[in-house]
Amino acid sequence: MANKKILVLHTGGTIAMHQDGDGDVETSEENPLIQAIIKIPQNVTLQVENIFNLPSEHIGPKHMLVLYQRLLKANSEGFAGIVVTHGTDTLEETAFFLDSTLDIELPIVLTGAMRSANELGSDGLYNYESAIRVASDEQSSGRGVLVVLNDEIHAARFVTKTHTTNIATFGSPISGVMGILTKRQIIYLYNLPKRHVLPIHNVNRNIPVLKAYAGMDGQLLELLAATNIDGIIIEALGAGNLSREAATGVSYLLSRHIPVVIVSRSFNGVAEPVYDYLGGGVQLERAGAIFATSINGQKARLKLLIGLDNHLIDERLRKYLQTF
Ligand SMILES: NC(=O)C[C@H](N)C(=O)O
Repeated sequence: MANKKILVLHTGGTIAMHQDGDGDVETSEENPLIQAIIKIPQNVTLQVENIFNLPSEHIGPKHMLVLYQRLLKANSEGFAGIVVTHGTDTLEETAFFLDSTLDIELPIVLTGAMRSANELGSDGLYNYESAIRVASDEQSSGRGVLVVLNDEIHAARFVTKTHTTNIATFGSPISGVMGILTKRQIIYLYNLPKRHVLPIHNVNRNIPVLKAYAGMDGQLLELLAATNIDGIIIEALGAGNLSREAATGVSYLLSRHIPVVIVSRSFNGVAEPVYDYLGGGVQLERAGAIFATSINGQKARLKLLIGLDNHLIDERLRKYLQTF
């Protein structure tokens, strides 16, 4: 059996933490995964790098860019797969960023934990082992970035954190789970359509995400237009609708050539123009807002960042954001 080398990049998160005597969870100086005894497939060896040791709330696009650059390099270093350990709070964003920018066939697997190393029922080591299994399995190649926790494999494109504390927190509401791990097998349930990948060089853009609500007025949108924003994501109502006042605010932003991207604040489903009245999706789109069809607000923000860094504007930007 040929030897398979897996690159492991630790970035921090609960998987690298422990609880103190009061039960408060804190960062460990030494990542508990480093000394842990784990069962890895027979022909697999690990090359481990501690790239960061951060809670994932401290991770932003600048850190994602560092990971992106390391993974681009790793692609020509003879690895059979890559595992990234990460805090779960922003794990879906790092996974989506890498999935949208890396044109790499190698399996890239992100994992994390909901319970730290010394908590009862800690899930870190188990998820770490599972991620190594998935990353060293040939079936995992060419599937884009994968997220593995709790015996499930999710596609970065659709996965989201659904629960504050439950270990079964990751779900893919639109597509469903992409694969499962059993004691002896890794079973993929479907293939996704090909991803649209663009490179990234610069992440210094200011793109806030705003959530719509009943009675939203346009004031905040107009105030934002006076700041240095490069675009805005609005988590709109239902299939992508807003109050009349918010719709007027959107027109104001668009008149100042600020891209406005609409997603839904609903947890599941696809945002698309349906209603033709003031604030309805049809009129928002007619005014120039862009519907980012199948992704949530935090992912749309990264996608707009990547699109703008690739100098996409107008129709090309719209097409890119609408690509499934
Ligand atoms: N479960 C976790 O990893 C949550 C933690 N706050 C983090 O994202 O770093």
